[in-house]
Amino acid sequence: MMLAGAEIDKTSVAYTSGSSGNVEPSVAIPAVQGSSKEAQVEALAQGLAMAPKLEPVDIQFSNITCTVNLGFTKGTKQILHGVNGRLRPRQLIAIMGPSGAGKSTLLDVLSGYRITGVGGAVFINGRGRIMKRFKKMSCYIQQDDRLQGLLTVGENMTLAADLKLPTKLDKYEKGEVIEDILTNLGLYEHMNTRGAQLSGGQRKRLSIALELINNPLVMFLDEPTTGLDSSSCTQVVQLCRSLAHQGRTIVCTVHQPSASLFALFDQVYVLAAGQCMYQGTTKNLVPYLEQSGIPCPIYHNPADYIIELSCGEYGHDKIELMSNKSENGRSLEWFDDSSSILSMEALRKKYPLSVLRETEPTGGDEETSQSNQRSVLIKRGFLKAKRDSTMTHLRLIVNVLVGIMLGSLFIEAGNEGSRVLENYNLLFAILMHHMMSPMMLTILTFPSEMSVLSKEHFNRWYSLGSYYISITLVDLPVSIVGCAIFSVIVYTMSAQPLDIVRFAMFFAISLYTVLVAQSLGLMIGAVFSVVNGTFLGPTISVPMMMFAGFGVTLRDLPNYLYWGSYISYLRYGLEGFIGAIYGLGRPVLDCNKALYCHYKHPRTFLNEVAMSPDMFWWDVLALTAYVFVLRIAAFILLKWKLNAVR
Ligand SMILES: Nc1ncnc2c1ncn2[C@@H]1O[C@H](COP(=O)(O)OP(=O)(O)OP(=O)(O)O)[C@@H](O)[C@H]1O
Repeated sequence: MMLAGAEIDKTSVAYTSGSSGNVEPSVAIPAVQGSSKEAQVEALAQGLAMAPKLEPVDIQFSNITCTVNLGFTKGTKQILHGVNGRLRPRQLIAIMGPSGAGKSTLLDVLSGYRITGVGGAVFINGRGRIMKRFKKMSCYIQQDDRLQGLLTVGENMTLAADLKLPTKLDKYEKGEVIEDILTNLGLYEHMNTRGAQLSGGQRKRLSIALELINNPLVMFLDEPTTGLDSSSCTQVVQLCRSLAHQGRTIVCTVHQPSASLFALFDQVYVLAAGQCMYQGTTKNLVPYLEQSGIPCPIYHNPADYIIELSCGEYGHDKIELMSNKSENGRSLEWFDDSSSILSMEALRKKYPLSVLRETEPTGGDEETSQSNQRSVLIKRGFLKAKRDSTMTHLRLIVNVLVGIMLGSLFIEAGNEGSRVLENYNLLFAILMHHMMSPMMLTILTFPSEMSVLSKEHFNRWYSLGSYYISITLVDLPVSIVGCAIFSVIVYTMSAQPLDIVRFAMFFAISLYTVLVAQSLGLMIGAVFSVVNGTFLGPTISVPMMMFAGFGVTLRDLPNYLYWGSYISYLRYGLEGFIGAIYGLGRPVLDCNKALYCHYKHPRTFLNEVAMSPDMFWWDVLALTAYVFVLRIAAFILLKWKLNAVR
């Protein structure tokens, strides 16, 4: 398939992973000549080479209700009031209605995204919907384009193909699928453009392209035209129309389409205040209004008129009237061939159970194995880290600068008997650094990942477990390198004992503290927004510091607060540091800078701060347990959060 009016030299495009981990086309992307918008729209109408192979899907929904909880004392609110409807195959269907009518909610329910507070039934080809099977044949593209902005169009597509197409396909076969989709969606010439640099219309088309990779039979799109100019709107709707006519059922919510855009839809479903106003073909809307006694004024866009009616601009009795006339979506009268629309029984006969065998979900929820998901996600993670070089460099630079700063402030404090308390302060300051930077970084960055995760996970790109393992592994090298650089700088500048075992102990405690802080950040970031997390993170850190045994020693902690020292991971960190620096039978310290050194004998100091140097392995054990417990807790919270938003 070639873009109309465009000349593309289609030397075979194969997608390879470069040695740097970049996912790049193995041939240069040729320039497109004469690619006008009209030509692209025309091209979009021609359809993909990859038409669905399975039987089209006829969806019926009956008595759908949706109730949300407004909070403790505010009770509940019903958004959808027992609506019914029929979404016919090979049709582009618009769900229309005024703002707040419940369009997105209905789409959420029909796609299976919303599960809480939902009543009623959805039937697929005459049989009750089995969610696992339905998710395999459908996709949901939400209003905000949840794309990987750091990756190019080609990379986004290649990674999606690696996650969604069978692993037995080689890169050339996957490349063919990608090429077909991108060419048809007018994105071929933007192959090397990063997601963040695409225009609104292109972003929307890329969102559709990504979901088209595994060729779904049913597509739900929430407001695909919002924020686009009229030409881009037409492109997107024209594209949906051609995809629908290839054998897919495509349902979009739209706000207030222009007359020409409205005419591109085959079927319309109008909602007002959670009730159905009209269901039928686009061209039957005008006769429907006429027969209802509320004819559309001449030269008035019928789409605008029915929205005005649904808003109650012509009286609330009209809403009642239309809801009754459409039987809240039960009436099929306004479909073109209403008499030939198959009943549920007829549909079951047409699609006998044996046909369903082909769509029988096997194995896990996702298309590829867990190990493939992990390796693709790890590749994507490293690619993103490389692209987001500012963040990666910033993390390393911060470690270098803070290391130099602390090293200069406490220069050569480590081997001097008169500066033991200073050195103690340094060890605590190091813990603060290892606690705050990774925790705050995770709290600030993770919530922005959530929307992409939610979309990709819902559309079965990968399991949450694979995602979680991949983000843990991808972050580890930068954390280790940053922590190692910091440790070397601060350890040598502050003249701690030059002993490889002590340094290894010091580094191990530092890294563990970083990992615990990161896990805590992940727990907070998974559940709370950036604003709430930014408040909560430092607030939780205060008791951690209070009970670390610094300032108020563990000996002086009141009995009724002693439990706090067991839950403060900084206590284990500080005790571990003390063990590394002053344990292992450290000999008497130099006393060159003062006449009297009170802490010349490390034992005196250890006694005074009430810390035992022999606890090092217990401290390591406690920090290991902390990392595991917090990581598992963060995973459970993440899973809960993904379901709670539904
Ligand atoms: N989780 C929720 N809690 C409380 N109210 C909700 C919730 N979700 C939706 N609503 C309310 O339900 C109504 C319908 O919302 P919905 O987003 O489905 O409307 P819409 O027709 O898609 O509107 P728009 O076109 O403006 O996006 C709105 O009044 C909205 O405030």
